[in-house]
Amino acid sequence: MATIPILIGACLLFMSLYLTLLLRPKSIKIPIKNRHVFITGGSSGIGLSIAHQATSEGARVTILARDPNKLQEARDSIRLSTGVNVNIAIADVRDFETLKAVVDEADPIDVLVCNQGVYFAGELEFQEMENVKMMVDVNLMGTLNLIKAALPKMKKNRRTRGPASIALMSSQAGQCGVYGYTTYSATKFALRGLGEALQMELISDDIHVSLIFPPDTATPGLIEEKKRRPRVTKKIAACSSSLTADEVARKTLNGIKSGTFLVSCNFLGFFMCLGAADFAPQRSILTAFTEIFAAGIIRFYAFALLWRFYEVTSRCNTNSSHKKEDGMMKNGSKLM
Ligand SMILES: NC(=O)C1=CN([C@@H]2O[C@H](COP(=O)(O)OP(=O)(O)OC[C@H]3O[C@@H](n4cnc5c(N)ncnc54)[C@H](OP(=O)(O)O)[C@@H]3O)[C@@H](O)[C@H]2O)C=CC1
Ligand SMILES: CCCCCCCCCCCCCCCC(=O)[C@@H](N)CO
Repeated sequence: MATIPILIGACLLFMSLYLTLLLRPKSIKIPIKNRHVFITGGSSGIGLSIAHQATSEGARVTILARDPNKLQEARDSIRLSTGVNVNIAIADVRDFETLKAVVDEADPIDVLVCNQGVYFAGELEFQEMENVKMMVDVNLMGTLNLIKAALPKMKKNRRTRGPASIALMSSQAGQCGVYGYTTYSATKFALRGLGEALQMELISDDIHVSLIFPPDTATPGLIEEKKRRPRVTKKIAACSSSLTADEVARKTLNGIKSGTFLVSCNFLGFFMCLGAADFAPQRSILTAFTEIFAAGIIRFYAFALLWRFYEVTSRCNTNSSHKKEDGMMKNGSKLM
């Protein structure tokens, strides 16, 4: 009778040995101290918290955004809490030429945090095309522009400068399509494909990609967005516990330092990453193991959540005029 546990044990041992040989890329540590960390959207919310924490860990930090006044305020607040001055870069990520000039002028980057992002909630049917375009241009095209602008100098002498990182700020709405985030979810899902392909392209240059998936996070941007959220979106987003910008910044920096590809930020997020691992690179044998065994159960749980999301949708939008009223009221006006 003792043969069954022995067989199971042998199987698990074989699997871990196999995974040890199989897992790519190999595990890595990416230091932050004394390195140049370049954070877009670093003048507000999550980006500002990352800038604070990276500075207090001894990184040389540059923050990039459009509004020079907000950047100056951010710089002052970081100096006040850490005694250190961060560098400021002014550019719109949609403008490749300016972005390229700004990045070329800065010191070579070791850790690039592509965090800039805009979000307007609302059904596609009622959303201004201007806002749809803005989300695609800033969240997706802006990130492509940024990586394209930064790569040549990031790659230069990389072997002597140690491993580098590119972190992409996605969202839990980039793992699960959410009512009211048609465009936003599309831009954030796109970063996943971008990240998977980019990691393959850059692994031989010792550049490591991390994707961050925060839930609702208390930031100035979120306060504005919440004013116009459809009721259904509010209810679905409330399923995942919200965080502070400092908490998300901590998860982001830890994810970068450990070279983790899928970085979750809260309890539910951890299970979302396990359940949606697909073709994400995995460096940790323990997590790889958990992914293999948790996938089925998580899918089962996802069905229960989906049932709830569809229940909420049909309760809130019992007839299309109801939905339209809500949608027109919240999204009919120009937002930016
Ligand atoms: N807060 C949340 O609930 C969540 C946020 N996220 C993601 O985290 C990231 C940060 O969000 P959050 O901190 O809330 O955002 P905020 O709105 O608080 O800050 C956005 C930052 O991005 C900058 N920015 C916006 N547009 C551009 C642009 N075109 N070019 C350069 N910089 C730009 C802003 O500065 P300026 O306007 O001066 O350019 C600002 O510094 C986003 O990618 C967002 O999608 C993900 C999940 C949850
Ligand atoms: C195990 C399987 C679990 C599946 C869980 C699904 C939970 C869905 C929660 C979606 C939350 C969306 C937050 C968006 C945050 C964001 O980016 C916005 N703040 C921007 O406005």
